[in-house]
Amino acid sequence: MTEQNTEEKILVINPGSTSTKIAFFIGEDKRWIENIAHPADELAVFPRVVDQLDYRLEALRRELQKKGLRVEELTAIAARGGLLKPIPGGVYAVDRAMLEELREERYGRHASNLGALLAYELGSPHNVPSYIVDPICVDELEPVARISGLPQIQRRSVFHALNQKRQARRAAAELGKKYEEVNLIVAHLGGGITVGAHRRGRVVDVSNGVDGEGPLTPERSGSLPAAEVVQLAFSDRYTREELLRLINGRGGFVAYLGTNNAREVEERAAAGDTEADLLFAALCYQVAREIGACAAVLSGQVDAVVLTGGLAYSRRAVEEIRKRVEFIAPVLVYPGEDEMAALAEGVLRVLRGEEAPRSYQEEGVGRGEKDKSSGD
Ligand SMILES: Nc1ncnc2c1ncn2[C@@H]1O[C@H](COP(=O)(O)OP(=O)(O)O)[C@@H](O)[C@H]1O
Ligand SMILES: CCCC(=O)OP(=O)(O)O
Repeated sequence: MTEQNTEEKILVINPGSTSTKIAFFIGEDKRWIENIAHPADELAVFPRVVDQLDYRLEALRRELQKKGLRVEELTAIAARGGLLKPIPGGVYAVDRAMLEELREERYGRHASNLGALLAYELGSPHNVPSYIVDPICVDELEPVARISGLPQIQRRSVFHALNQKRQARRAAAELGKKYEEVNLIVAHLGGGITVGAHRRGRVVDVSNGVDGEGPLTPERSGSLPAAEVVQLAFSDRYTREELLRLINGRGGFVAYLGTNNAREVEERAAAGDTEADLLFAALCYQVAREIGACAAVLSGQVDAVVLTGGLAYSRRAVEEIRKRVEFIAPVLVYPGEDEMAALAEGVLRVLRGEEAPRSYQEEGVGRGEKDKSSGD
């Protein structure tokens, strides 16, 4: 066993679409967490997500000053990683190639793209190293999973890698095994939903959470009949941006019911709203169907099905999914997510020599396509 240094001081930065969460850890101990809100009218002036960098940086610096935390005291900064070239899971040192690609939004637009940029701007003047951990572009797909059905379109892996891998490690530990020794199906059920087939530590297939795949979600359409989408695209009813926004941001519950709050939908259903009831049931049905698909990917050799994310707090959602999938494997429920702890833990593994940091620049040639347009 390596002797553990409990004095590592880690700042965690997790940018979301309307806020930037920051937390300070000493070792595994979370000393504080803050949610810096970014009101919609303040964000509205920035044409692209990356244009928010200086604005968010200033807000972050103000918060650190309030907390009396000086950057030069830090051992490292851990940031949520965004849309980059497809790379295996792990902890990546922030490097020049990564920063350049994020600045030009080369692989798409998502708030998490700001994580590495913010960390670098804060840390580099003080020689504090920055890392990203299991970014949303983690891609461990097998070749067969990349095929879409049209050579012009390649499937790519974009999912809640950070939370899925953390909860998968937790499930493996509960089963008395290592992550690399088990097969798991993990469903992250939040504002976005992704369902992944984890084969011995690698996510060999997953429903892409931003390009319109998988189940409908509180605010995303999930997969749609392609020919109907083409009809909509050429109907003159929507601009390109509006249509992309329908798929990612204004789809799912938002499109049918005008809210992305699943708790509210569940309450409306319980109060007799039949449309809310049908939509809630449809979300659970589609998640179960995706879990079934992952069971086939894993040839039925599944040690557990894991339900996580905000919707895993809902008893109705858990029971509706469970009744359809418990024939596959035991269902483990880990509601919510703790991305801040997952980020800190990843960087601690590297600082303690338990895991080697990966180099983004040296990671193989990107297999993804350029200029993927996602919502944010
Ligand atoms: N107890 C609950 N019952 C039903 N839905 C819930 C509950 N708690 C959170 N949710 C829903 O989970 C979704 C948010 O998921 P979460 O993983 O917290 O966020 P995000 O994906 O935005 O990071 C929201 O639709 C929210 O209403
Ligand atoms: C599926 C990729 C990551 C993502 O969409 O995260 P959020 O659901 O938190 O926006």
